[in-house]
Amino acid sequence: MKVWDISQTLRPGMPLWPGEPPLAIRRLAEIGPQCPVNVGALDAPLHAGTHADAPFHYDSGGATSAECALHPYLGPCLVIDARHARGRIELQDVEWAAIAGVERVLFRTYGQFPADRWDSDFTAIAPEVIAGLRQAGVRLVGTDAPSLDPETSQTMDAHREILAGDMRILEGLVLDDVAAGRYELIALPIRILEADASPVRAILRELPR
Ligand SMILES: Nc1ccccc1C(=O)C[C@H](N)C(=O)O
Ligand SMILES: [Zn+2]
Ligand SMILES: [Zn+2]
Repeated sequence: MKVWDISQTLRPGMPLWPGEPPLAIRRLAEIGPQCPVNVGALDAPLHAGTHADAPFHYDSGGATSAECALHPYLGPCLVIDARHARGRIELQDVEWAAIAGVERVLFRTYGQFPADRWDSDFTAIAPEVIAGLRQAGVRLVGTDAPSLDPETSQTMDAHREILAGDMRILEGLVLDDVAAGRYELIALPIRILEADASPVRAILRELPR
């Protein structure tokens, strides 16, 4: 069965949201005459790389990563090619007929994902699109951009629509090698106490035919 890894590699020096402290991997023990193992520690912002926002990120009373139910992150999904969208994915950028019966939608906005630089000019998603997806029965929205809302947003309109519909979010996906269409998504958040987001290992699998 074919599997697509749609995750970024967490690594020191990787592009992060402006102002976030750098990711570090510390070596706590190293194989040598006195030590049989290598052991490391990870220090990373919770929104580094490919991650799932928890509702607590945009709602102080919302569920944390440890509390989130997993079914939104697991099951059939539709990858939508939105490379033509400019600035924001708007209602007319989406082929709504294709969404019917789909619970998970992943948007591809990049021709080539900017793995080695931070892109402040990423393509956001209009709140009207999130509302339309919710009405169509979608439970999870994913994107290859680092956020649903523009980098400078203070109102977080798309996130607010997600909250209104109790939907879930994946950000920072890498969809370079993925054709538009239907797949099985597996992208489970880690159970982290009090976390507003969690890294995920996001993969797509061929749907059984
Ligand atoms: N680290 C931040 C600091 C300040 C404001 C936003 C962020 C984010 O990470 C945004 C994010 N990835 C999001 O969930 O939309
Ligand atoms: Zn995030
Ligand atoms: Zn977000």
